[in-house]
This record gives sequence, C-alpha cells and structure tokens, in this order.
Amino acid sequence: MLKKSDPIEPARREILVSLKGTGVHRGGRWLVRNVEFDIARGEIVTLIGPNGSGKSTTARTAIGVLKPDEGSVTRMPGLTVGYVPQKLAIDWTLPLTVERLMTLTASHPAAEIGEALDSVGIAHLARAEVQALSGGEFQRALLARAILRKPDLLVLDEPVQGVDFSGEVALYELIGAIRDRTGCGILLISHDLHVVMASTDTVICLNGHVCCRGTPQTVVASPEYQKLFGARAAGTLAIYRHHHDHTHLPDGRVQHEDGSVTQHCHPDDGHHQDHDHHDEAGHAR
Ligand SMILES: Nc1ncnc2c1ncn2[C@@H]1O[C@H](COP(=O)(O)OP(=O)(O)OP(=O)(O)O)[C@@H](O)[C@H]1O
Repeated sequence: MLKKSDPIEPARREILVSLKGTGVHRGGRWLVRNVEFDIARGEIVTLIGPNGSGKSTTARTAIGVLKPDEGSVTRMPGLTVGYVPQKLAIDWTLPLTVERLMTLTASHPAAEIGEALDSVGIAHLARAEVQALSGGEFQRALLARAILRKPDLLVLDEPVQGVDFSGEVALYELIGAIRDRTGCGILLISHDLHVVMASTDTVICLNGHVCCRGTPQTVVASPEYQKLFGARAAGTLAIYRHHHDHTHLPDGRVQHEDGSVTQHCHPDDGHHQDHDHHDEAGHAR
C-alpha cells in the first residue's frame, strides 16, 4: 500500500504511459502538439487548461482511443485502463439502476460489484435509479464502474463536475484513497485552472501544447488559503502556480517573452526557458 508521504524513487518508477512529442491533427489543425509526460504506477498527473485546450484529446491519446499524428505514445504491455469520460452515451429516457450501470459493458460477479460500490461509499444505492443520483453520487458510481476493471491506470475526465465544494473535497479524498489502496496511476483532468488535488505529483498546463508544468503547492502551508478553503479542504486541495514564458494571442498565435510571435510553441524553438523542460523537482523532461 502506498502513502502520500512515500515518494517513488526514480529508479523504481514503473512507467505506465509515456507521451513523447505527441501531436493530434484533426479537421485541418493541430489540436495538441509536442505533449510530453509520463505516468508511473502510484503517481497522479493532473491536466489543466482552458476549455478546448486539448485535455480530453491528450487523455484519449494516452489511453489509445485516439492515434497520435506525430510523436509517440508508449503504454506498458498489458496495461488495463479504467476510463471515466466527461460524458456518457447513455439513453437517459430508459430506467437504469446503479447495479446495471456496473455491467453495461462488461459482466462482473455480484460480490465484486458490491465491493466496488462499497469502496466508493454508495453500497446502499445499488438498486437506486441512476437518474435520481446527485452529482457526487453519480461520479462515485462512475468511479466504481472504472475500478471494477482493476485498472493499472485510472483516467478521470473532470470527476468533480457538477459537484459542490464539499463534495469535491470528498471525491478527491476518495480518489487519493483508491490510489493509496490499489497503487494504480491516475490521470486526472481538472476544470479548475488553479485549484488541484493536493496529492497530484505533476500538474501539466495545456493550451494546445504544454504551457508549463510543476508540482502543486499545498494549501496547508498557507494560512490565507486555509482560511479560504477550511481545514479539511486544506489537506485535499492545493494551489498550482503557473510559470508561463509566453502569452496566447486571441488569433491563436503565441507571443514569447522576447516579444517574438510564432504560429505555435515548440520546446526546441529557442523561445523557451529551461523550466519548460523541467518540472519543479528538477526532473529533466
Ligand atoms: N475529431 C475532432 N475534429 C476536429 N476538432 C476536434 C475533434 N475533437 C476535438 N476537437 C477540437 O479540439 C479542441 C480540443 O478539444 P478537447 O475536448 O481535447 O479540449 P478540452 O481541453 O478537454 O476542453 P473542455 O475543457 O472544454 O472539455 C476543441 O477545440 C475541440 O473542438
């Protein structure tokens, strides 16, 4: 069992997915380009960025739903993925119980379903109609469905959408507990540009490319944020400080610190500072 306080030694990192110079071209344009990051077993990577910045595209490319048009995506042989998409293609006019939702795409023994629902705290809702669930309960049901696959990698596309602030804290606690208990890697997409899950090992800020990356700063260390979020949330949420060396112009071009303007941004285009290639722990990327 892993604990938040047990950092994984670089030599022991078991890489689940590795993206190198990855780009996806659709509809005549690059949706994302030059995306680089790894997810190791037991690590949490959070993708943030404005709407349309390529977070879902990147996550779907990482798990092999989309094929990259340049660069590479390497997955550990036999990798099992549990994916919770942003939207589910479900016919909401038909009645559907939570139990049935668990077996829509794969069958699982009843005992395992009960265990999964129990582990996300909604065992009592097994026979409830999915349509009647609250936002937080629905996200828990989707999490239970994903962990039933016993994934090496859990990919969660905006798991706190439609959930209020205290529900968000509880969901992040649950996601952290799943990581600690199973040791899986987690790729998390956040709708918030600044507040991320505290146990995140690496935050990647996307806007068609990796704008900056680093580790979040715990809220516990800052009395002003503690006051803002409350003591419980302060252990679960963290602030991510952006370190951009460029600005995105309204027409999609990129203005660099030296004043020059380019169509895109590339790590090796000579406009970037060293911190674009390193995370805040100093790991070369
Ligand atoms: N198959 C496709 N063909 C053309 N454009 C696409 C395709 N899929 C996605 N896009 C566009 O790519 C961009 C990135 O989409 P993506 O869903 O990855 O962004 P996102 O960061 O997850 O956004 P959000 O926060 O709104 O969910 C968007 O402008 C979207 O319209």
